[in-house]
Amino acid sequence: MQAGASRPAPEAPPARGGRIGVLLVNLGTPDGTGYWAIRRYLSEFLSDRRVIEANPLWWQPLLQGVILTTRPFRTGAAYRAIWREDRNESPLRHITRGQAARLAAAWPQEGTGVMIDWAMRYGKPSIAERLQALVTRGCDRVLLVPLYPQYSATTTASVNDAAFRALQGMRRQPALRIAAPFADHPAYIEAQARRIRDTLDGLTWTPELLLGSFHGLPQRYARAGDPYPAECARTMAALRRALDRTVEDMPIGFQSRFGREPWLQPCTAQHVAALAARGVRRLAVVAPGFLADCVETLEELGLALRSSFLRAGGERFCLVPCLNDGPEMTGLLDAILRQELAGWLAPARTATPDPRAGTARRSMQQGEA
Ligand SMILES: C=CC1=C(C)c2cc3[nH]c(cc4nc(cc5[nH]c(cc1n2)c(C)c5CCC(=O)O)C(CCC(=O)O)=C4C)c(C)c3C=C
Ligand SMILES: [Fe+2]
Ligand SMILES: [Fe+2]
Repeated sequence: MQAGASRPAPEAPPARGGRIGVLLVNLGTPDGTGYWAIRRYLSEFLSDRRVIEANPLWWQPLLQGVILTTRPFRTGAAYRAIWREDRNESPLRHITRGQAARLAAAWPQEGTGVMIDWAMRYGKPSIAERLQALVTRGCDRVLLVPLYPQYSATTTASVNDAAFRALQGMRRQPALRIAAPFADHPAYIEAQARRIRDTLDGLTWTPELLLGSFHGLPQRYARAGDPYPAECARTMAALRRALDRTVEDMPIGFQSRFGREPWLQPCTAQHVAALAARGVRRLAVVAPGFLADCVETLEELGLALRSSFLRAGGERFCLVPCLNDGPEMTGLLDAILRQELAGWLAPARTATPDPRAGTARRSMQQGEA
């Protein structure tokens, strides 16, 4: 080329599509109920330093030795008790997929290019895999929605860490937003309150008490600043207001102690034993911290707690189902999306919270390449 002749500009990189991705993330779950599937899942979960705040020099030998040799038998039995063989996957994964599908069907997407996807913090599908899939499909903006109403470093922060680790490997990263926790968000409280009312209205008996049970945490984490217990208390206070109940007829409990150190109190199982000893005969339990039924709700509350209450003299027991993939959950996710996507969507898209308004669909579900 002669001096002075103008060079053609280097070809501009192809446009990325400018789409918005939404990634719903829940905790994670094993691929099966056999020893090795459970062991792999527990190993990943309990190696997360957000979950187990201990020096790996002593924790890893203990975990890989005694704990992962014995715990998978107990955990596997719990998963087997709730596993639906016809689905060949855990309830948590099945329901999370359904939540994403319902949201994609309800979200008014014509022209917005919003793609809804889902992932698991531990196990499959991983956050890294689904984030990459959204980017590959043209998403240059992604909203991450940890499916935990109450913030905890053990859950919410762990999801966020995994998302940022996935971004570390990308040359061209999408912009990332993280949905705020929603412990007393009106849409969440209204959805839970409606679920509770509908369930209790369907009973032929009236519970004397409605216990709200949350997953527990070592007290040490709360002392170090994890706001989780305060977030659970805010949820309970808002639910009591919505249901016109008191601390006495709607107490709180924490389930699922792991290890020897003290966990949050009161412990759900001990509290229920004390209620039965006190003469309570008709009990309902709700688990507002879980947005999808899982081994914690179906087995620990629905099977184990139920039978210990009945053995201790209780006569009636009801577990309120989680929001799962019902219309209340779709409405809640819709409200979260409208709030968190503000500024990324045209204002009209974020104004009217009507989850059933959508017709045209431009969403991506897993498997749709
Ligand atoms: C130190 C251990 C654990 C902490 C801290 C912890 C916090 C925590 N977990 C959830 C939600 C879920 N946990 C689930 C299962 C589960 N949790 C632990 C341990 C800790 N959790 C274990 C070992 C297990 C596996 C089952 C068992 O062996 O007992 C689940 C269910 C997943 C499923 O597939 O069904 C959920 C959901 C929260 C919200 C939380 C802290 C706030
Ligand atoms: Fe847990
Ligand atoms: Fe548990």
